[in-house]
Amino acid sequence: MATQDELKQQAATQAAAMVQPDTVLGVGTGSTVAFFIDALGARNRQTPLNLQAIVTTSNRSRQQLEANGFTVSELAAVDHVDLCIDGADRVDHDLNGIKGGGGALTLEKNVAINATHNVWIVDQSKVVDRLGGFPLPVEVLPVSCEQNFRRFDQLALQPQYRLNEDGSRYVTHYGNYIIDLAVDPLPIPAGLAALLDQTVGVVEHGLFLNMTDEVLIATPEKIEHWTRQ
Ligand SMILES: O=C(CO)[C@H](O)[C@H](O)COP(=O)(O)O
Repeated sequence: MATQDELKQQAATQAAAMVQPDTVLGVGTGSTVAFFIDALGARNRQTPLNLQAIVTTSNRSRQQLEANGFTVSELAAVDHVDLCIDGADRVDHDLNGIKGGGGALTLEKNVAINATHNVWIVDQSKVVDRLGGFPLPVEVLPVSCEQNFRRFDQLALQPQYRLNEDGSRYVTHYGNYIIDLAVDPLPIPAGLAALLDQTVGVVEHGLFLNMTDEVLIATPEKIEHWTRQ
């Protein structure tokens, strides 16, 4: 029986084969994406892909891409992204997901929304009938974080500040905090997404609805390939 890491690697390797030469590539964050970056690096060393540009969503992925010989650009420096490959924390059968377990949700959503084609790579443990079972990250501005924390509490969303191992508050790439919400399961994802979108002081949230075009799901038997209808 394949381990979870072997399943992640299988999905990642298949995604690396989807990258077309001479294109602009977006690369996400996480352990599954880490397998993707290594697979892409190996492919590129064998036959150079001559990518126009690569943008990524975290310093971690940037360092790994650079270690694999790629030059990484800022999102603002490219005029389009052809394909974005990213992981996900949960995905439902409508190809909606929760992302941001690694705290990179704001840049992940910005790259995804600007990509012509989005592909998520996951192992079967990420698939759910209804979104939930994973803390929903909400990136908030420090200036109004306490007010928003109380608002989420009043809405019974069980807010928790994300913390570092030493107990200090986790600070995002953009100097903000993350409040994780307990949604298990989430009855109306679009309703909560709309509420968060309209909340002043919320920078971004981890509900990625109608955003991905394809999901590669590694199971012990095969890699399932879901596409948006
Ligand atoms: O959204 C993300 C990071 O913010 C990741 O894509 C998500 O957490 C999946 O990670 P992994 O592949 O390690 O399970």
